[in-house]
Amino acid sequence: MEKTRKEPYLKNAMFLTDKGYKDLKKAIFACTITNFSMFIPASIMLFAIMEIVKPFNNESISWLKLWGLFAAGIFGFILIFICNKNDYKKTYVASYLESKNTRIAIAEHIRKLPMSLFNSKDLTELTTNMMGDVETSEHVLSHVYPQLIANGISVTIICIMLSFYDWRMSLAIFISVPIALFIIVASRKIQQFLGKRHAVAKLEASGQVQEYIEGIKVIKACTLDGEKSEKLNNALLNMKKLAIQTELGSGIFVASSQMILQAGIGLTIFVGTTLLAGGQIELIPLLAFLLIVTRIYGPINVELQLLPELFYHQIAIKRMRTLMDYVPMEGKETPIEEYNIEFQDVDFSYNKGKEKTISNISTTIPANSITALVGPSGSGKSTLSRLVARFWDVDKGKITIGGVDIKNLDPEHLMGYMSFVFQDVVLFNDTIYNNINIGNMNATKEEVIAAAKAARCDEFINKLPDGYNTLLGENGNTLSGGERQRLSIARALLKDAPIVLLDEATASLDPESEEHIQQAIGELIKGKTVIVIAHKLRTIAKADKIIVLDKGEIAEEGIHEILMTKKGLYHKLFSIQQESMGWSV
Ligand SMILES: Nc1ncnc2c1ncn2[C@@H]1O[C@H](COP(=O)(O)OP(=O)(O)OP(=O)(O)O)[C@@H](O)[C@H]1O
Repeated sequence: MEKTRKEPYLKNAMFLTDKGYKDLKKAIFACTITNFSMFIPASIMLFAIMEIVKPFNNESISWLKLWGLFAAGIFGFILIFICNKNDYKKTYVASYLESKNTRIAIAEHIRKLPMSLFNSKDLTELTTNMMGDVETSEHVLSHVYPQLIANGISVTIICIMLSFYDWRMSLAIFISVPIALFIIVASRKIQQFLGKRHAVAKLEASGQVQEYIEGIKVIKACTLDGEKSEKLNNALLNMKKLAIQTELGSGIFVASSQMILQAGIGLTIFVGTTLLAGGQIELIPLLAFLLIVTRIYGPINVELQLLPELFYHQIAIKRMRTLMDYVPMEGKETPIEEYNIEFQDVDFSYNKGKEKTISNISTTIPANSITALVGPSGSGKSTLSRLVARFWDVDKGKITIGGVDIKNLDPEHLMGYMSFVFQDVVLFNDTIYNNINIGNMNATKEEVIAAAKAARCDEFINKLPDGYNTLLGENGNTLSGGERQRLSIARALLKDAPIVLLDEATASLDPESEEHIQQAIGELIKGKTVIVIAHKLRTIAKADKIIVLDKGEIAEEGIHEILMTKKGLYHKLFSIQQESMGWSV
């Protein structure tokens, strides 16, 4: 979906896809036809009245004509039904299709954005973009824009046609329309101001609701009910207050404009009866004008009510545009032949221009071997390992895999070469089978089960009521920490990527779980290029290479035995752990 600014005004203003814009034009046409079809009953009725009043002029009624009008009426109703059906399809169905396409486009776009975006935007904001803002567009596209433009077109055409017949009556009918519209348009700034405040309050309230629900366990455990409930209550109260203010603000202007519009009926009757009294118009044309007034004022009234939604819609569009304007990470799908990873003079900072998180790193992670990253908490181990996967791009220097600069690689292509086993395992609300299958969607059932067995998951899965078909619930909350981690290892095993990133895989587990996981990891890393972050230094004492980080820089590197003889930071960290845990290597 391309959404640039040098596009037709309406397409750009409404943030539409090409298909959405085409559908909108069709919807406007369909609505205009429907508007005109609505005049059929009124016209038939007028002709029927003209026929029925003939005896008053000493003329006889033509029953044939009346039956003809009756038949035309039935035909007219069928035509209205067809027009309405077409109108419905072109507006409602098309707008739902457009919102689905926009949501997919936003999701696709987000997927390609650097992780830094998720530092600056919280999840509530992104959910609001994808659900709330698109829903606002959907509503405006189905209920406001086509009708508004179609009504504008039909009212203008009718106004011109009536002017040819009697410009004074035409003026009386239509003079109030631009004045009523002007009141709404002039209030745009105020309504947008109120709408923006309401949108911010809604976002804040959604954030509070999400935090409350997600943190319910901690809130209960720490008896924070009072404090957190108060924050939530305040956010909800504020949202209610601003919703009322926004409605009131828009209500005042809408009601005033509707009053002005209604005054048009009085004006038409006044001008009509004056002209009738002066013999300048006949009764039947006057009745026709009055019928037209009632027919066209109805939809205009509704439009006046809906117009403020266009102003709020602009706020939603601005937010979606800001999101879509974030530049995605790009690159080519260059094949990687070898898996040695080189860091060349790499600097990186989460907050540009502030203190560096990673500084001046130059080192090699040899292919088909295990390299451990160690160092005190906050020294940059996780950051360095995630830079290899292009979660973020380096600020200076470069990282190459098999000689290819990863900045030139398409992020998704690069991910294809990597498996991750992170401490914070993410499981989807799906079956166990599908959660493993995510690692490789092309895998056969046998391969999925083989991966589960190799990751030592098979035993606990078979104890579950539905085995592999057991539903995990939100983020697999029904499983233990060790089981969740083994599932993520099974997923990684199934992916069978040549590079494996292991982060803190056995940090907080009991000895039995740890044993299971160590066995599973043993399967996973066979013949792979492995980067492992482990706080339990004993587990990585046999690594092929150990890189010791301190404050984002390399303090020392080598193998365990050499580092121990150097009596540097590694020796210090190792000795502290050995003492506190009573190990021997
Ligand atoms: N997403 C982020 N945004 C901003 N700063 C971050 C982010 N992630 C980490 N940091 C900061 O970067 C520094 C390095 O963090 P990192 O997680 O890489 O260290 P670590 O050595 O893996 O720590 P630990 O062993 O405690 O997990 C820390 O000061 C941390 O606060």
